[in-house]
Amino acid sequence: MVHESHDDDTLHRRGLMLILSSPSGAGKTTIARKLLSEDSEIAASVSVTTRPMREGEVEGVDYFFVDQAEFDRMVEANEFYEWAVVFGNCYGTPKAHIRDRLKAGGDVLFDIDWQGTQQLYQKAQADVVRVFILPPSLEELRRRLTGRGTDSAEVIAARMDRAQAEISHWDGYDYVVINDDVEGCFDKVREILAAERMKRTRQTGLIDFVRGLTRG
Ligand SMILES: Nc1ncnc2c1ncn2[C@@H]1O[C@H](COP(=O)(O)OP(=O)(O)OP(=O)(O)O)[C@@H](O)[C@H]1O
Ligand SMILES: Nc1nc2c(ncn2[C@@H]2O[C@H](COP(=O)(O)O)[C@@H](O)[C@H]2O)c(=O)[nH]1
Repeated sequence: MVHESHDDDTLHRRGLMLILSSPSGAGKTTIARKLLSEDSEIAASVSVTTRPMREGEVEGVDYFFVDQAEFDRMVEANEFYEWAVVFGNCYGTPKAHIRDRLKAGGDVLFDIDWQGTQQLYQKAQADVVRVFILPPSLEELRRRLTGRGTDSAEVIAARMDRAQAEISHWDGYDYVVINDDVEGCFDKVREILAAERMKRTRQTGLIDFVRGLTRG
């Protein structure tokens, strides 16, 4: 539940920004969807992209799909927290809704690459939790990209070519989880989220609560 007010409960906390990144095909979208369906306290940041829509994707759920002119307009109008070019397409995190949700104590989940992670971290360090998902091997990564059946052989080759460069950014993350099996990986991400939610610095009303306990 997202808390709308701080009047009725001393132990509310600020929302956090959970970033999931990985080389393409390692499984972050799979983990993200599972988390969103099982945890009502976290909502997705829906990115804007110039990439063509894949079969099965839904406008406003997976992405907001726009043309290059509209993306450029949004950049000019400062409507993104961060944006980057990934695999030749533009992707950006729109500001709309995110700030309000965090203020109300709701968490936000970001499926973005390492460039976006660095930009968000520079803007909101204390609120950001960075998780990097690795495939168990490069062979398995190729199998997943092929098995997904959404990309041409050319696109898959480009994603495989870029995988090692992306993996080289692993040390820019707070946590690294190997996605060997979906359930095991999901459990680890959920445990990270549970612990991060309990951090002393996120519990905005804790200082008053402790004062109450120690008074007199
Ligand atoms: N642990 C796993 N074992 C086997 N297959 C998996 C596992 N995790 C995900 N997959 C499958 O691998 C494929 C790629 O997963 P997914 O689309 O979640 O990757 P992604 O990291 O979000 O990729 P992209 O960055 O391109 O969006 C999907 O078909 C998914 O079902
Ligand atoms: N910096 C950003 N990266 C983003 C954003 N939205 C998605 N992404 C990353 O792009 C690649 C490719 O995604 P795909 O859906 O086309 O396969 C992947 O690494 C995403 O994490 C964003 O807003 N900013």
